[in-house]
This record gives sequence, C-alpha cells and structure tokens, in this order.
Amino acid sequence: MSQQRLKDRIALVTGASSGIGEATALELARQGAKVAIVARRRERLEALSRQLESLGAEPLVLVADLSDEHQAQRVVKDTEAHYGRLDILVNNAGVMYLEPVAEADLGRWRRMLELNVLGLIASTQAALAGMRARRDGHIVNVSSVAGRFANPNGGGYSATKFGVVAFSEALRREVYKDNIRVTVIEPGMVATELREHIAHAPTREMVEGWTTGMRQLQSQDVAEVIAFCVSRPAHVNINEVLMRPTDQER
Ligand SMILES: NC(=O)c1ccc[n+]([C@@H]2O[C@H](COP(=O)([O-])OP(=O)(O)OC[C@H]3O[C@@H](n4cnc5c(N)ncnc54)[C@H](O)[C@@H]3O)[C@@H](O)[C@H]2O)c1
Repeated sequence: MSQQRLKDRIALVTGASSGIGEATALELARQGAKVAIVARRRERLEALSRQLESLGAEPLVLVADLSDEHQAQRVVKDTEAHYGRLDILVNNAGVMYLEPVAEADLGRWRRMLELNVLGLIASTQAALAGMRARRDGHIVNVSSVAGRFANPNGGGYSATKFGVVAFSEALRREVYKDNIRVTVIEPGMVATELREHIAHAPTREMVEGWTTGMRQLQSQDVAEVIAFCVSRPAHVNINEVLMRPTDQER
C-alpha cells in the first residue's frame, strides 16, 4: 500500500483514457486522492473508473473534447461542483503530429495547437478562481523534451510544447503569491499510443533513431514524478525555489 500522501486531495487528470494520463490518475489514487478523469473515449474512461473505484478514489468520469475551450472550462467546473473544490489539475491531454513544414496539414496543426495549448490554458483559467479563493492549488502542465529542444519535422509539435513551457513560466509568476504552485513536466520518449499519430513515415524512422540506445520511459515513470511533485507538503513552496521572484514582483 502506497503512502497516502494525497489523502482527501481532489485531482482532475486530462487525457486520462490512455498513456501518461491513465497512469497518473491511478498513481494519484494509490496515494489517496479523489480523481476526476476526462478524455473523449467513454469506454476507456469507464474501464479506468472501475480501477479507480477499487482504490477508493471516488472517480468522476467526464467526456469532453478539450480542444474546445468551452468544454475545457466546463470539466473544471463540473469537477468543482461534484467534489466541492479542485486541488490538483493535471493538464496532460495532447496530440503529436510530426511532419515537414512544407507538407504540413495546417488543419491538423491547428487542432494540435487548440488542444495542446488553448485547451490547457482554458482549463487552467477555469481552475484559478477556486484555487485563489482557497489559497491552495497545484497545476501540472505536461510539456515535453520537445518543449525545450526542437528537431526537424517537429516544428508544429514543438511550437505547442514550447508554448506550454512559456505559458507555465508566466503563470507561475502570476500566481505564486496566491500559494498556487505550477509545475511543468518535460518527459523524453514514453511508450504510449502517442507515437501512432506520427504522420510522416520517414519521421517515424527518425524518431526511432533519436531514441536508439536511450532508456524508453514508461507512463508509470512519469506518473510517479507527477505524484511526487503534487504531494510535497504545502509549506515547501517550490515556486520560490525554482523561480525566485525579482524584487519588482515581491
Ligand atoms: N509519449 C511520449 O513520448 C511523450 C513525451 C513527452 C510528452 N508527452 C505528452 O504527454 C501527454 C500524454 O500523452 P501520451 O504519451 O500519454 O499519449 P496518449 O495518446 O496515450 O494520451 C493522450 C491522451 O489525450 C487524450 N486526447 C487526445 N485528444 C483529445 C481531445 N481532443 N480531447 C480530450 N482528450 C484528448 C487521449 O484520448 C489520451 O487520453 C501529451 O501531452 C504528450 O504530448 C508524451
């Protein structure tokens, strides 16, 4: 039995129907959190919900397309209405399309921007009022190593993940005074369904090449990092440690 470091904490995990989101929902539940899960595939969420139930997580299943900002805001409000508050928001839902700029399908890139960036911003915005009022909350944004380093054919995806890093750093500076913590997670290659979206065949080979000889992460590895970050005692203000406010901001 894991330590119940998240006992009575209320979490919402987006993109929970597979991969990192599914593993994170389970790990938060093992550590005692109550967990709301959201994605588009109801059957997958229902199956996860049964596992969460058996861990005592009192799950809430929400089906939404988070590339729609209104739906992204609604799931936060639905979670707050159901449990009375939201303590931990894990913005994990994302897609990856890798293709050369010259051949890019801009409709696909727009959908990627809408989900990976705008949806994440919308759910964050919806969570702030409640967290501010209680002076308590933790927002975890899942970016990627592609949010710090860009590779050929990864321009569209990296634009979204650099965007997540930039947004999170600005957000952290806006909300640290309200005791809201912001963490960005930047995993390397993780064995999930995400790779199936690699649109361009040579890119698939290239991505395989980048990772040859590297340890491939499992979703559970990332889930444990997220659970560790959100389970720090509230008096440890990591915002102050990671990004010391300038004198003007004090
Ligand atoms: N797998 C990797 O190598 C890797 C590396 C770094 C970062 N990431 C990031 O991790 C996050 C999770 O990805 P994953 O690897 O677990 O892949 P995944 O495909 O298994 O999971 C993505 C999740 O997002 C959901 N989703 C997709 N579109 C959605 C939409 N429009 N509305 C609601 N939900 C939607 C999917 O249903 C799924 O639950 C993503 O943000 C991804 O960019 C993944």
